[in-house]
Amino acid sequence: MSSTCLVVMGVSGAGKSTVAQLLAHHLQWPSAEADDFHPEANIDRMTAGLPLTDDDRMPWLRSIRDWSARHSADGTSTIVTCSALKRTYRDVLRQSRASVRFVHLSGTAETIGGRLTSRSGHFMPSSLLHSQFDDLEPLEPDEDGTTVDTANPPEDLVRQTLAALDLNTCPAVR
Ligand SMILES: Nc1ncnc2c1ncn2[C@@H]1O[C@H](COP(=O)(O)OP(=O)(O)OP(=O)(O)O)[C@@H](O)[C@H]1O
Ligand SMILES: O=C(O)[C@H](O)[C@@H](O)[C@H](O)[C@H](O)CO
Repeated sequence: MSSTCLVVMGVSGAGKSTVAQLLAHHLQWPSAEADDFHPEANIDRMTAGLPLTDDDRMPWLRSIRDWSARHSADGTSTIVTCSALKRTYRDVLRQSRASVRFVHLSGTAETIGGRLTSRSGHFMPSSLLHSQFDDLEPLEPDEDGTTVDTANPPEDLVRQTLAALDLNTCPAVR
């Protein structure tokens, strides 16, 4: 049975959790937050204002990949938020047995920075946003996915994503 893993990607504060929650509701697919897969050391590092390195991120990406692969084993499609900033990171996620597709929530540092500054109760400091943009490698034409402008309201982003990825016809969509 074929299954999909839809990865909602983008820099910190791009709106991944907000949009993924709505997508999961529409598609009725199990969802996960990439932040829940970070080892404590990664959270401590970011809380201290230090960007993660490739070495910090690789085991984390593999555990997200394994989560989607486990669901895929019985044909269950999934949604996961994950910054997935670099193509090599997306390559790790694509090693899942699911068909891995991406929606990139793209936006300017001004828009996203403003949201981070007014967000409270989250470990990620807004001072790390510039390092997230430094690492960001947008989806390339040969990667399965779509890019939407996060300046739009979340419900519009969901509609655009479902249409662009042809998921409106998915039997689970209500
Ligand atoms: N499309 C949107 N329009 C306006 N505000 C938004 C939109 N999407 C998210 N927000 C707000 O921006 C803030 C960041 O959103 P959210 O936590 O979903 O981002 P995130 O990408 O999951 O962040 P992180 O990677 O740091 O966990 C929240 O306060 C959220 O309410
Ligand atoms: O790749 C990364 O640097 C991390 O995934 C970060 O993006 C954070 O985990 C997240 O954005 C904080 O909420």
